[in-house]
Amino acid sequence: MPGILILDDDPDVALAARLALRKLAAVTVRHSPDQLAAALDEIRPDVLLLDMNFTPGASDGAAGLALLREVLAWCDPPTVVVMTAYAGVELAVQALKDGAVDFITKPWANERLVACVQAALARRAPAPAVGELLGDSAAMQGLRAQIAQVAPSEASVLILGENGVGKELVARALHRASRRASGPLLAVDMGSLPEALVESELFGHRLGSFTDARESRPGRFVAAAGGTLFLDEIGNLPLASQAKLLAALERREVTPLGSDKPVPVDVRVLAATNMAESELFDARRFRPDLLYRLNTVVLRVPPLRERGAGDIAQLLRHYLAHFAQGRPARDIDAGALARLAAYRWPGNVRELRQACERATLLARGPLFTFPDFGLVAPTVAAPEEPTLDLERREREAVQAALAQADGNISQAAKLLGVSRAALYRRLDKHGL
Ligand SMILES: Nc1ncnc2c1ncn2[C@@H]1O[C@H](COP(=O)(O)OP(=O)(O)OP(=O)(O)O)[C@@H](O)[C@H]1O
Repeated sequence: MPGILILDDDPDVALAARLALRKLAAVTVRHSPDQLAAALDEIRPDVLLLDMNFTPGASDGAAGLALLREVLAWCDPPTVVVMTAYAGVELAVQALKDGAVDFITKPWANERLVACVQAALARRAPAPAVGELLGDSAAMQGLRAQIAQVAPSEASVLILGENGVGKELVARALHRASRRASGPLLAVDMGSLPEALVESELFGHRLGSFTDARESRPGRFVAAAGGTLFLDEIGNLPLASQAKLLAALERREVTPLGSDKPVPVDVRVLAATNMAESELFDARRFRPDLLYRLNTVVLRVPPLRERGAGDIAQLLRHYLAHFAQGRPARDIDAGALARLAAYRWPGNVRELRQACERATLLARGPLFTFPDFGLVAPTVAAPEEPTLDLERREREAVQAALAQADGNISQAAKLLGVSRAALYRRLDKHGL
C-alpha cells in the first residue's frame, strides 16, 4: 500500500488530513521538523504533505521551503504537496518552483485534498535524474532535438504517447529549456480530477461560488503565472469545460467561478495524452478548435519496445544503479538481458523502473536473473484449477485488463471499473 507522511505542527489540521486520506494510503503523522528525517527513512512515503510554518506567528514559509529542499535532496524522494494559507499564494508558487508538485490552501475541501494527493500518488516523483531523458536510439535522439528546437518558443505543445513513456519528463525538459525556466512548472492531471472540480481547479473560484467553496482560491492558470502549465491526460477534460479552456487560451485571461472579473494570465500551455490520435480527433470527445489550439507542435514519445535493446539496457543500468543507492549494483545475467530486451514493456519506462526497484529489493544471487524483475513473460500458461485466492485473482484481473488495453492505463482502469489512481495503487501493490 502506498504511504503518505503528513508533517504539520497543528494536531487538528494533521488529524483532519489523516482522516480524509486514510482510504488512499497508509498515513503517518509527524508534528515536528526534527522528526522528518527519521520518518522518511523509516516509512519511505510516496507523498509528503508538508506544512510551511513551524514557529508560532511565522507565516513566511521559510522553514517549509528549507525542509522542501532537504527532502528533495534525498535519494528517491517522495512527491511533495505543500500546505499554505490562502494569503500564501506567492509562497506556494515558490514551493512549486523549488520542486513541490502541488499545493493545497487551508482550509481545504476534503474532495480537493483527496484529488490533489491522489494525483501526487499517481505521479510519484521521478528518479533524481529527473529530466534526463535517457536513450540513445534514433527515436530518442530525434525527440531530444525536437525538444531543443521548440522549447524556446511560446508554442503550445501536445505530447502524445502511451502510459509511462516519459511524457511528463518531456514536458519538464521543454520547460527547463524555455524562457520561462525560472517560473513555475505546474502540472494538472485531468485524469484524477473529479469532473465537478475541473473548472475551479483551472480557473479558480470566489468564496461561496459553490457549496464547497469555503475560501477563495486562485486557479492553476493564475498560480503558474510566468511559467508553464502542463495539462496531463487532456483527453479526460469534460466536453463542457473544453470551451472554457479554449476561451482562456485565446483571450489569455480566466474568469474565476463566482466572479465576473476576468484575470489576465501569462502561461505557456503544454498538454499530454495517451489517447490514440484517432480517438483524440473524434469531435464527439474533443473539440477540434481546442485541439488545433493545443497542437501547434506535436511531439510523439515512442513506446519503449520500439526503442531497441540499447535503450532498454541503458535504462536498466540507470535504474538498477539508482535503486542500489550507492552500493555497487549487480550485473544482469546475459540470458536475462536478452529476455528483458525482448519483453514488450506494456507499462513502458515506468514499468521498467518498478521492475528494477523490485529486483533490487528481492534478488539474492550474484547476478540479476529474469525472474528477479517479476515480469510476466508472454507465454501461454498451462490451464490451472480456478483459484479462490482474492489477491491472486485481483493480480490476474489487472494483468488481463492491461493486456486487453495494450498497456493503456485509462482503458484498463475502465475495464476494471476503477479509477486510474486506484489502478496505479494495484499495479504498485502487485509489483506489476
Ligand atoms: N527516457 C527516460 N529516461 C529516464 N527515465 C524515464 C524516461 N522516460 C520515462 N522515465 C521515467 O519513467 C517514469 C514515467 O515517466 P512519465 O511520468 O514522464 O511518463 P508519462 O508518459 O507522463 O506517464 P502517464 O501517461 O502515465 O502520465 C518516471 O519515473 C520517469 O522518470
